Amino acid sequence: MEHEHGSTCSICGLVPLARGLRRADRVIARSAAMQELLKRAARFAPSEAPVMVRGETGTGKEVIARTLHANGPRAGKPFVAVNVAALPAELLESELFGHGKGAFTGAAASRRGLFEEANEGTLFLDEIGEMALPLQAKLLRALQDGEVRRVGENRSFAVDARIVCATHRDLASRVAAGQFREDLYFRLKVLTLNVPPLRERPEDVLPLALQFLGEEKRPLTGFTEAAKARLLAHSWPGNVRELQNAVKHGAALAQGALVDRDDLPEDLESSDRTPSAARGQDDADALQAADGRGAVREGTTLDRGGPSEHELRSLAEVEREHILRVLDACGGSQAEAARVLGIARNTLWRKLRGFAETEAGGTQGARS
Ligand SMILES: Nc1ncnc2c1ncn2[C@@H]1O[C@H](COP(=O)(O)OP(=O)(O)OP(=O)(O)O)[C@@H](O)[C@H]1O
Repeated sequence: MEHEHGSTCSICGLVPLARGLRRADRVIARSAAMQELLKRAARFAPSEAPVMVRGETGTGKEVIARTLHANGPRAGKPFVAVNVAALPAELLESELFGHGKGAFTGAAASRRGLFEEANEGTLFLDEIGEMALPLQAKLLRALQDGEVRRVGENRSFAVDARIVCATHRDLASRVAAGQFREDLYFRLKVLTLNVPPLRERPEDVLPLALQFLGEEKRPLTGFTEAAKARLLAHSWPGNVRELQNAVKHGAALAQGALVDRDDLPEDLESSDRTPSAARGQDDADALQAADGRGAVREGTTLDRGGPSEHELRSLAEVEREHILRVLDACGGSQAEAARVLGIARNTLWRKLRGFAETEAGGTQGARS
């Protein structure tokens, strides 16, 4: 079953995230791992306790933080996000806590900080592990006292912001190394959510890619089978953000209604040679999918009196095409496709990797 938060979710019970939010904020979670994560998030959402979201860069930690906020009692109040790593310590301090008039050169008027802006809402502290130790002490004090003091002022303001933080680092080892305060660490990690890397949830790759494609201005309808195989074979070290950028790249270069393998960034694979016959196949698929009718292949020698290309195709090619079609029909879910094909998921995964490797090696599509 599709598990997107464009409508009320029967799997994890979260209310629609899409209401009032950009379409990009919809959470795609086809994999069991993400569905489990959302179930856990749904249990945390009504709580006031701080949440620490852990995961590699680009996995969707902020998306999860927004989901928590949008599904909790503070939903109608502000969600204020700050990237701790993006600002030098002094600037971050005045951003977080605000400053009084004349607190420093250029402070012509007093200004409230993000803590105050997030009052009654959620303050999302991204990359919390990068916070300098002196500021960690100030943050801890603000959390303990429930009030903040603007830089250069003596009075304090009561603040009530739910704290959600995120880190791609192993904070426990930073604590052990004396780089992160232990008391702050335990205060922030009352509840924890771990967002799995994209390579551990390949079922999410194609649904995410289609979602991102739908956000493009150009009217593109999907990906060729070769493009899908390539998306599925990549390990995505930059996770969902890397996939998002790859889709943008593909959408910009696409010539037909479908994004083809060669439209995707070259660095998705080390070797990138597509035999023309394979490319012709993809074009045919693209045309067929675009207009719903049969299509003439370009660059191939059909109807010349000899056996047709279909008759010359090897068993391996037919198998590949069938597997990719089933995968497509199952909306990219490898678990479902493996069930339909009657093979183990691992077997399917190995075969998909094999297709991509063969293509990268330039042998796919070769005719004997
Ligand atoms: N499950 C998902 N469904 C839909 N879009 C997603 C999902 N996960 C991530 N994205 C999109 O991918 C991009 C990166 O996500 P996000 O910024 O939440 O990652 P992050 O882990 O917070 O990154 P960083 O570590 O760099 O702070 C965003 O544009 C986000 O909308």
